[in-house]
Amino acid sequence: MTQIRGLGYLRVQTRDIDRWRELAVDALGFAEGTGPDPDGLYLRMDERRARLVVLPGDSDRVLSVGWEVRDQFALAAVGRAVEAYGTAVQTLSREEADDRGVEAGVTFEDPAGVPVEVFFAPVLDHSPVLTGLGQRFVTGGQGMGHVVLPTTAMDDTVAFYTEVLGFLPRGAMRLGGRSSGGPARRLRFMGVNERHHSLAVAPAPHHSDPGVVHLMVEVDTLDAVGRALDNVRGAGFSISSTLGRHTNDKMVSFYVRAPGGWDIEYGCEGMRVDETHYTAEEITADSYWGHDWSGSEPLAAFTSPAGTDR
Ligand SMILES: Cc1ccc(O)c(O)c1CC[C@@H]1C(=O)CC[C@]2(C)C(=O)CC[C@@H]12
Ligand SMILES: [Fe+2]
Repeated sequence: MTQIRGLGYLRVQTRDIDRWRELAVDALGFAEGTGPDPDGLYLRMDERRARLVVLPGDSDRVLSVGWEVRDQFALAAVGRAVEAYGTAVQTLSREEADDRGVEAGVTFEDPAGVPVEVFFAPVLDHSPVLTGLGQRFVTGGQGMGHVVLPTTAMDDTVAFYTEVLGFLPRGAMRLGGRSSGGPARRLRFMGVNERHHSLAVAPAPHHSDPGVVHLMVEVDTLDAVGRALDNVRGAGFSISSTLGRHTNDKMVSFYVRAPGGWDIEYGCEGMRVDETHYTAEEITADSYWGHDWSGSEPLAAFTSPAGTDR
């Protein structure tokens, strides 16, 4: 049984914090909070102090993916499981925990080299969450949303999240058709709560920044998704995928390219999984309609450094 309750937070660094603010606050309607770094962007979605933290840096990359557990006992159990697997686990220092607004946490690398943090007891900010589109973000028991991570070690990464951290398989999608030869490559979805997937992992030919494919956040109305889409287009952001409805989590979403070469997926109407009846399925199309990726700027992890891939 998994100890992980949901995606808690995502911390990234960027060379262009001003453009990030234009995207997240002005266009997507995240509420801006404050945090320890006066130059950082602390984005609120709910009563948490911050869910998405964007810090100034000299490159664009993921700093940590934060997974939430119930309490100190669950945190200790996760730490033991990861160490038993042979992965070094470090406890967040007092200062690091304060920085993240959590009581305590641990950190380790997943097999793809992504910095993972597991924490409990986030610090709340009880002031009203003044979102820019009047929307509510769907969080609570479903966590912050989902992340898709690229990995050059697909089997190890899936084994780590499922067998060590206890994520539940929530289906897959074959990539590249049958022509590629060798074993089928699949995008694999995993969940820890009613949200269909809190994590997906995608096979990538090589390791590179930013180390994340996309972050999905869910809002409560289609109108908010539509307004966000108008806003990002008006502000000159690149639309990686048009609006569409996914076949697995039933979400209606679009994808916008964030500074740093990864996407924010912004959607609504995601389904809720009832584990009493759920079985993992393989989808054969990413969407019922829409989700035209043809205008997408390439992601570094899926193109060779020489630009010779596909
Ligand atoms: C297939 C799917 C279902 C639900 C999701 O939330 C979701 O993000 C996806 C995958 C979207 C996926 C992607 O993010 C990177 C580029 C991908 C692999 C494609 O080329 C098609 C599907 C795309
Ligand atoms: Fe997604």
